[in-house]
Amino acid sequence: MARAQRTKGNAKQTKVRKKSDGKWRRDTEEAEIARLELRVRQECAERSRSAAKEKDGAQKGPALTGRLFKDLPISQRTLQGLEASQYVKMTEIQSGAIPPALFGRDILGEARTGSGKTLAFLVPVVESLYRRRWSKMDGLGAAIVSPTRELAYQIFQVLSNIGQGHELSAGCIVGGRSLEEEQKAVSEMSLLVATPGRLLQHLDESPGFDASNLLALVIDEADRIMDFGFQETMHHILGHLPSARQTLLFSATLHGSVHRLSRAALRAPEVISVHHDAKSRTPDSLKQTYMVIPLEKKVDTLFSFLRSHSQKKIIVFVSTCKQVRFFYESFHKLKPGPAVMELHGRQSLTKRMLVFQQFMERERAVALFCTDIAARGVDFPAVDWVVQVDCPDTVDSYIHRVGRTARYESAGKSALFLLPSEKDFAQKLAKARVEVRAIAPKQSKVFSVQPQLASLLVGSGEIRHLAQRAVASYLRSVRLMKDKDIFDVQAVSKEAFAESLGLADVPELGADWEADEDTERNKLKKRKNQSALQRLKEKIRARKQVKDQGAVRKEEEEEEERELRREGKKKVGKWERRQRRIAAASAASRAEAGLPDPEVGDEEDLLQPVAPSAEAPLPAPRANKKLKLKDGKALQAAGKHTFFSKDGAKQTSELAQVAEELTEGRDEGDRASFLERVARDLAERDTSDAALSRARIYEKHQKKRRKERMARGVQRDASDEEDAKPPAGARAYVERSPSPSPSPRRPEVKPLRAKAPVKEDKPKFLGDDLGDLERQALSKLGGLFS
Ligand SMILES: Nc1ncnc2c1ncn2[C@@H]1O[C@H](COP(=O)(O)OP(=O)(O)OP(=O)(O)O)[C@@H](O)[C@H]1O
Repeated sequence: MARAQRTKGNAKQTKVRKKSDGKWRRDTEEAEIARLELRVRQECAERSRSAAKEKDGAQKGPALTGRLFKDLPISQRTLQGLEASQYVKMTEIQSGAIPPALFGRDILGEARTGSGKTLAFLVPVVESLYRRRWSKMDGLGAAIVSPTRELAYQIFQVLSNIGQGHELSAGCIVGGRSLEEEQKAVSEMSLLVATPGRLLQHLDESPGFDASNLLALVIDEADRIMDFGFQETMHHILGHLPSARQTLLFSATLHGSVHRLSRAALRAPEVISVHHDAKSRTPDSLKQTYMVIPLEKKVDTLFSFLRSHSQKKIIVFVSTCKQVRFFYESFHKLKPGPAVMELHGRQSLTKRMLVFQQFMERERAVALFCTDIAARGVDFPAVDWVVQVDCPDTVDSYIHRVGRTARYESAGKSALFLLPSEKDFAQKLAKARVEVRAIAPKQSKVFSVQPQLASLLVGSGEIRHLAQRAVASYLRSVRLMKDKDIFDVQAVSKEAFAESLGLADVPELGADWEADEDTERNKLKKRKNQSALQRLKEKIRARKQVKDQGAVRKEEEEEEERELRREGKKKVGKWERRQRRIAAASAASRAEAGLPDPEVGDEEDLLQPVAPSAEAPLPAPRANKKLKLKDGKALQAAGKHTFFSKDGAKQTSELAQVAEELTEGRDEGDRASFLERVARDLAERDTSDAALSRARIYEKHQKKRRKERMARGVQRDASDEEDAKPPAGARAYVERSPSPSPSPRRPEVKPLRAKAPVKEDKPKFLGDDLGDLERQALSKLGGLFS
């Protein structure tokens, strides 16, 4: 009994202590926030600080300044996270961008690869949420958009490190996982790192996901986002977000389309351009070289290079994923020296993450064959060499590829293989302030791997097939390059190239290839006789054509069909072709989607220079329209109403697909009655379900919050008023005085933690009988008819 009383007494004491600890912590936090607010106003208000140019002489790192993170008006929690990750001094972009970003200004940041842009946006974003005492009840507070899954994952890792002391719920959402699983979790997140397609998918489809209070949006690698064809997606995302937000846009290169995005997304931004007046656009510690090598000698040169650098950590870029597959499989067998790995967009998300992690962890003696999927933002440690076996499509792509080495304080080297017809690319680099030195391989050291390849191909039908596809896909990639001053498919000797890969003959390229080649030849002849003005006009016309993508799309479809025929597969159906066309419309969506169905999409197309025309204005933000039916016909069902499937790939309206599937081999009467039924039901329930549900959940959160506060006897203060109103912008927030009122109790929060990638579901196909078909169609339409 006495013991029981003592226990009871202890429990009471613990409770009191916990309560007083909590109060003490809250008071300390309140006081810290008040101090930080004051300091931010005093120290960060000054405009146009621009990036700190002063370098710390003691540091060998080119990008470090003498400014310390601990001198910034940032919280102890963030400081501890930074220190734990060994971040003490700021780089130039950090010292330039963090203070105005802390103040709440929009930022347009440009700095070289590997210069520390990630922290330049993570620190202010985390601080902004902390100073606002953001909780999961407030909805989404900040979103960081990144072009690729790998980069999103990497940003999330840095966030987890520097944010370890904060009680913030944060998540990383990328395509290729089950949407349903994510839906519940995202509605409780305060901070999300996401790829654009996936973020839009949640904004469109997740009822509890509330971004109407968003404080800050970060667009990282903005140029890549635009190059991937995400501009429309970005514009729709912007349409979902409150305009009174802070936006931070970062890129290693700022070109035309990024400026268009920045005009749409930023308000009076602070432009922090660290290296734009530097002698070189690439890091000083990067030694860059190029070699002019005939196509048929590339494989030998690469093999010899790997043999002579067998202990190095190397990234090898090629144009297409079929080339990656070929190089990986053949070099895996021929063993040039370093271990070989492959990374490309046709791998599943799980596989990609695994390779990504393994290559990160390897310190030396490894060569990663990859497409441009690994070209931007990815921070592999200690890469010694970047080898570009195929010429990149643009100077910007070149800069991003070589930026995978010589990161932060480390040195690195790069080698670019140019065909004799591509020699002018070196001049383009020079004009763009990229210093590349010409070198040549010592012929005596070049090992001819062709005989080994030939015998390998004789023994392995699979590798022979890969070699054939590699030849075809490379030639196709050269033909589709926009810069015709550099890329000339006519100058390529197909026979010699095929032979160099160990093939006896040039693989079948299709009947239309010859016809297209004739056209190409004529075009080239014409170009030679043209004036500069005429050439410019041609260029503009060509760009417009690329924008239409019609020709490219047709070619891709035909090539895909030819390939299927060669492989003895049946002719693809209309629905499937349509899916491919839609998937091809956004190379980026595919990169994000993980391509669970190997027949849908082709990663190499993702890497084609399909950047939209520089003149094209951004489309107007989309209103959240619902798909409607009239007289049994789906309005806007021709692919205009776009949303995303489970695997993240863009799809047309599912109703349109269902209707289309029904037209194939279905009785007219059945179809008409089915559509009528669908029309009737939709007409009955034609309300904005998602919006309503979102509003309901938002209201529920607000109610719960108010209740909590009432229960604690907290008076309705200014911040409660704000809750009821549309969200205040970050700028307004940092400029107002800190509230003297006691803060509300912090609700239960999740620690920063990444969600493990989940294997995507297999696509489901419609059943055979109409009942089955209807049931599935109805469930596809969001359970409206249950
Ligand atoms: N202040 C710092 N102190 C020490 N290391 C830093 C600092 N800032 C960044 N780094 C390190 O420098 C490397 C490059 O940083 P980060 O990935 O942010 O560069 P980036 O500018 O985003 O590059 P990219 O344009 O290629 O994406 C990372 O390994 C990071 O940990």
